[in-house]
Amino acid sequence: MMFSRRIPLHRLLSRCAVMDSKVLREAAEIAQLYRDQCRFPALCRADVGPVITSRYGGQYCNVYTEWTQRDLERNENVKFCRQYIVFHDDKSVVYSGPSGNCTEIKGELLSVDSPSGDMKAVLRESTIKGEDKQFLEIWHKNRKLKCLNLTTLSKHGKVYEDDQFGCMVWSHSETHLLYVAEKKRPKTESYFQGPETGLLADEEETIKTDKKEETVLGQQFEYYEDWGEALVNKSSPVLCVLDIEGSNITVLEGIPANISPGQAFWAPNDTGLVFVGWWHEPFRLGLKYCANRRSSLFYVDLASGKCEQLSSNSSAVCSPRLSPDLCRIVYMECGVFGPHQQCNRLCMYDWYTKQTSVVVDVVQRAREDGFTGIYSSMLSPRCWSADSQRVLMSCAQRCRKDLLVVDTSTGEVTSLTSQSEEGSWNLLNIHRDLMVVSCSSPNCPPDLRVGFLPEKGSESKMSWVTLEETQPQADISWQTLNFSPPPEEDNSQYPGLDFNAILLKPKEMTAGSKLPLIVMPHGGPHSVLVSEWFLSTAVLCKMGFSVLLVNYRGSLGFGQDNILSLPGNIGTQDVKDVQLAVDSVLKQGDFDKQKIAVVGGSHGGFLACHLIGQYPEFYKACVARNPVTNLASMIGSTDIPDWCMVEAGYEYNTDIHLEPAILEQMLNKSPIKHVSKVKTPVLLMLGEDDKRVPSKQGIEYYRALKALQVPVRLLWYPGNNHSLSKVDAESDGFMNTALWIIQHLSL
Ligand SMILES: CSCC[C@H](NC=O)C(=O)N[C@@H](C)C(=O)O
Repeated sequence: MMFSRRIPLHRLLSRCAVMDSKVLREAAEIAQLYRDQCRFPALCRADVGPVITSRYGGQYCNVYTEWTQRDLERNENVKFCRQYIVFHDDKSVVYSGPSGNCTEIKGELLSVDSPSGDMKAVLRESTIKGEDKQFLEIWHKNRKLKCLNLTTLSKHGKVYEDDQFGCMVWSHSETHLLYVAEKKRPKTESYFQGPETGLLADEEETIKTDKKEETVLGQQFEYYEDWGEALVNKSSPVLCVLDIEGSNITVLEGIPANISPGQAFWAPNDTGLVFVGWWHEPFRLGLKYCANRRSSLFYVDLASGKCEQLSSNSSAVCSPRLSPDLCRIVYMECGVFGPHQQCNRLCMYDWYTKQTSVVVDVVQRAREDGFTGIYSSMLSPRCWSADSQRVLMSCAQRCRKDLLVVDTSTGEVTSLTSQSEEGSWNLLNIHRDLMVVSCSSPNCPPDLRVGFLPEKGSESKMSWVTLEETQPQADISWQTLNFSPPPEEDNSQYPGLDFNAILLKPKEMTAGSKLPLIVMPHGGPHSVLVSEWFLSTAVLCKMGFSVLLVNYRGSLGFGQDNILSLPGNIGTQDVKDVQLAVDSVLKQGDFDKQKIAVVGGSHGGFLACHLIGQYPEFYKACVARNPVTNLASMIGSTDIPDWCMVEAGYEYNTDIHLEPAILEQMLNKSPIKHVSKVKTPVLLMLGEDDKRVPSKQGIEYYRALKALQVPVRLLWYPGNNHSLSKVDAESDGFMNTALWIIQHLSL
């Protein structure tokens, strides 16, 4: 074997020990691979149109889909739509195919078809002479019927387009449209902007009187609380109703002053509105990824203005969905405070008897049939079977997202997909029992399928028709690995829990070579990595890395006990679980123990920093995105201070008084506690606008590493929040992660 003289000695030695597996190292080639894999779009919406009977008696409907795709050249996530025609008989698809090409969607913030399919409402943002304006358009068949300039009308602030509060819903009669917007704020001026002195007294008085109604003085710098990460500038939502005929907008009154409404829809017969209301007193806390905020289902009657609370006073609720027969509402419910995401209860409110029942309760431990509980953070826009008896949802069951059918009369849960070979399933919509789903796995980008919900009892006969094929990546293999902690790592309060991980490997390995391994624990910590398509892991695997995605104890999808086992034990139980998974995988013998890196974001970044502190010789490179590094210094600045208390093992109250002992505990559980032992080079990636884990967390760790002379590099992303998900930040973060690992694993 001939070696070039320029290869340093340590690299020669490591090459002699084990034959290097081939890893792509050239930045230009990696970028090309990333660009190629970016060309697989993801589905974000599907609607099933009305049934049309052709002149020959055949029945068909239109399926409208929306997709997103990263456009690296334009540096934006583009959204486009494509429609399909589906001919069917009562319970099966007879023929289907696309009914046109893709069309990019620009400027649309929200859009929704009317129930009959005849009309469409669009909320559009447009910049006119440098100013952002919002327009509400009503389309009828082939023409734009109305276009209201909401900004000029000034009945309210910006319309909410987010998943948390946002909605745009036609009344059953198709005469009114409901949406959520920011409450109108008074116009403000400084005390010194008014008319100059020197005016005649009565002139001054006239100006004052004219301005009295609309302008308030001295409130320009008023602080408005917002709902935290990714919901900035969203403070006081109001329900708004547009009367289409008269072009009249009404901002609803009658909602209690301490409640913020969202996720609204029309009650049966359009008598009023049903909505989720979040308590915002004594102050607002971050809502993104936090299903545990006190909230309830409400009904406001349009005639009397009376507002009624429909669900419990001491829970957190989301995703209310009205049955097709307009008789019942299902919604998800969980506890307030505690872990941010938990196992949900599926509840049902009967509109006529006003009775609430629990259809599926919290599951503490996996049941005999394998059902582990409901973890969906949001139900699809429609989720009921046509006969209003069953509810459909996609839901993590361990590390796989399955399609579950819940019988609302018995509470029985059946999986439509647990026997399938594919990785994970996403329910996009269901209408008249025609389901639109997307399926993907770590080596297969999302496809698009339709299928009719089988009769109750025949769920195993489910058959799918693919509307849009995808391109499986034959060079990636993956498997699920299960782990049981050894007795000394068992949780005495929650004994006998297990966890799992997904391992991706390049399919072709050079004989005798060893693979470098990238360990990726997820964030949360109460979230889960399911066996679905991830751009970054697919590219890393195609470059020649193996990737281990660890669902340590505390993850969603394994039962409520699994979740509850972690608070109070972060920094130990989760760290040891990840290390156990890595050690077990290394025993397979395919991996180079000298070439292991750890990558994580948020709580995953917390774990990455802990692992390099607690196992200083083990990891040769570390990448942390917006990591939690010190709970004690974060509690005063994050949008979710309750997270710090709960995960450190304490109860949270809004009037909490921090004791030195609590802060000490928080510090002890934080990665900064172990920083003096760190040897691993660290790449930090921070979002300037992160409200969840403020960038000062990363900077604190950066300074500590600099002082210790540990190699560290910091990438700073302006205009990015906790997710670093803008196209340029995400792609730059990926490239720098890959190159950092290549450099420090000496590949
Ligand atoms: C106080 S920050 C807690 C960590 C954060 N949890 C919830 O937002 C987290 O880990 N987020 C994950 C989901 C992530 O951003 O990947």
